[in-house]
Amino acid sequence: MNMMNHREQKAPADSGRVLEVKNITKTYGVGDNETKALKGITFDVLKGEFLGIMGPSGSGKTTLLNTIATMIRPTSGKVLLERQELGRFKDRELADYRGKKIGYLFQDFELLDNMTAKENILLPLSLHGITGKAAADPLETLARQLDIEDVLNKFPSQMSGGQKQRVAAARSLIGNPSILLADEPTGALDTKNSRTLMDQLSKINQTMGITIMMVTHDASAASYCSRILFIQDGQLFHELRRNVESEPREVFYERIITVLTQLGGGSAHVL
Ligand SMILES: Nc1ncnc2c1ncn2[C@@H]1O[C@H](COP(=O)(O)OP(=O)(O)OP(=O)(O)O)[C@@H](O)[C@H]1O
Repeated sequence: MNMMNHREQKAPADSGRVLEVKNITKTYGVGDNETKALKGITFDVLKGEFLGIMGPSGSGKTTLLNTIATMIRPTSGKVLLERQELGRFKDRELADYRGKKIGYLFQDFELLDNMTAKENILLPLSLHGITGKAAADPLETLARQLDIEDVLNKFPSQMSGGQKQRVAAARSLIGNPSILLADEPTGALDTKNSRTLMDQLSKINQTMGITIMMVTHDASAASYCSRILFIQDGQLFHELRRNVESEPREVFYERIITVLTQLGGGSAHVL
């Protein structure tokens, strides 16, 4: 069963496409060990969208996200970020481009233990030689938006899981990336901290216009999105769209659960 309506994937001709994913495939291994993780996936992401990626375990979600993050090279197909084809960059150029254009938020925070929250957040800027007011201003804004002003001088071992993830979110956003990629950002958080993080990311998406693409198993986290792509067995299976201004999150959540039931994956966490 494939519920995907291919006409739904097309972006309006005049829209600002941040990301274009064109027929990407990814095969791991060879012979008996071969796994076709992605079997030809095509979609666009528009500026300011909050896109969710859902699907059963092993369906290819992380492979898709990491291909876009340029951590994995696709077997075939193209990824364009702001109309630049990522596959054309040489390794060093690619690392530089990725550092400037892509923010990445991991499930398990990935903070450096020997640095304070502030030092962790500022690291992507200091690597590009950005210091002084140009660093202090976005730090202050993000610390306020993510409610981490009180922990800026603490080390990761002195912070709660929720605080660590909000610090990691600030670090992923400090360089004002073209797109924020998030892989199960609420996966290690309890319900209350998940909701806090999602409320904050959603506000940052709406007020700062940051484009977000988030892989999640959690229907509650996904209900903050403006669009969700469902993947099954390495292919697009279905798409849901939400008008964030007119459709309450609770109603969208029920629609997500209906698709997940058909897909046979995901978890219905407390809304
Ligand atoms: N490095 C790798 N080498 C070989 N096979 C891999 C590798 N990474 C992933 N796979 C396989 O590719 C398929 C897709 O994996 P992927 O991690 O993208 O799925 P996923 O949807 O993110 O799963 P989950 O929800 O469990 O994290 C799986 O069958 C997996 O076993």
